[in-house]
Amino acid sequence: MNFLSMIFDDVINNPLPDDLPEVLLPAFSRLEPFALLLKDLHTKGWSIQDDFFSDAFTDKLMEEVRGIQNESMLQAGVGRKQGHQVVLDARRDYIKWIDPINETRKTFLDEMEALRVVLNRQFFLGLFDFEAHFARYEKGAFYEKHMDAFKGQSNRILSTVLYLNEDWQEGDGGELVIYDEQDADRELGRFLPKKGRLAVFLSEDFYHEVKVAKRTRHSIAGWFRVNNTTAKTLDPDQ
Ligand SMILES: O=C(O)CCC(=O)C(=O)O
Ligand SMILES: [Fe+2]
Repeated sequence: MNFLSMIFDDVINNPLPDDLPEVLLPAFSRLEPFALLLKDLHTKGWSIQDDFFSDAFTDKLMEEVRGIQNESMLQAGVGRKQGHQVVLDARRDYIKWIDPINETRKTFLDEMEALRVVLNRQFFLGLFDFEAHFARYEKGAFYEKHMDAFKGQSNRILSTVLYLNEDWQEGDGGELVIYDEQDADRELGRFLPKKGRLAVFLSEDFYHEVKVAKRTRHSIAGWFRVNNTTAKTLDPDQ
């Protein structure tokens, strides 16, 4: 039983009205992946959807990340800003946080914002914001099995990964592996980082890993977060 299905058992018995997502998300070209995403999140806590964004838009995002040199990206470390350290045995990608500095990046953030609103309406998650970065895995790079958030220690609720790679083949490696929330040794599936594919999963529930990429692999990893700000501590971003 995942978090969503435990709390919102009744949603499953009330199928989505067909017109709801289109009304709320005019920019998402197709209804099907969107409706399936909501259904999967409710029943399983994770989902993989192809063609979530149009090819044309995904191409634009790819152009953005392609234009960024490794030198102006961060070599990703494990952990947040405090105690940030680069642990090369665990992770070897380059990242660049996404700000709305141009039309393409702004549109992406706006779309995910629209998704946040729908997720809150559908699941009452109280998601407060969305943060995301481009990621580049050069040939040989990987990210060992990990969890994006630990219960009660993070404000990351839902993880998202949008893949940008044209013509990614079986032999190119770089699969996302998702593990069973009950049995972290059991694989639920392996997914190639194909252009337009979106992976979404509950950040505190699913171990996952990125297998060694045999060619350069580009993606956008993002997190819907709750706001844990209290009177004593200001919630740090990123
Ligand atoms: O790129 C992927 O498939 C997953 C990346 C990931 O797990 C992360 O950035 O936390
Ligand atoms: Fe992750």
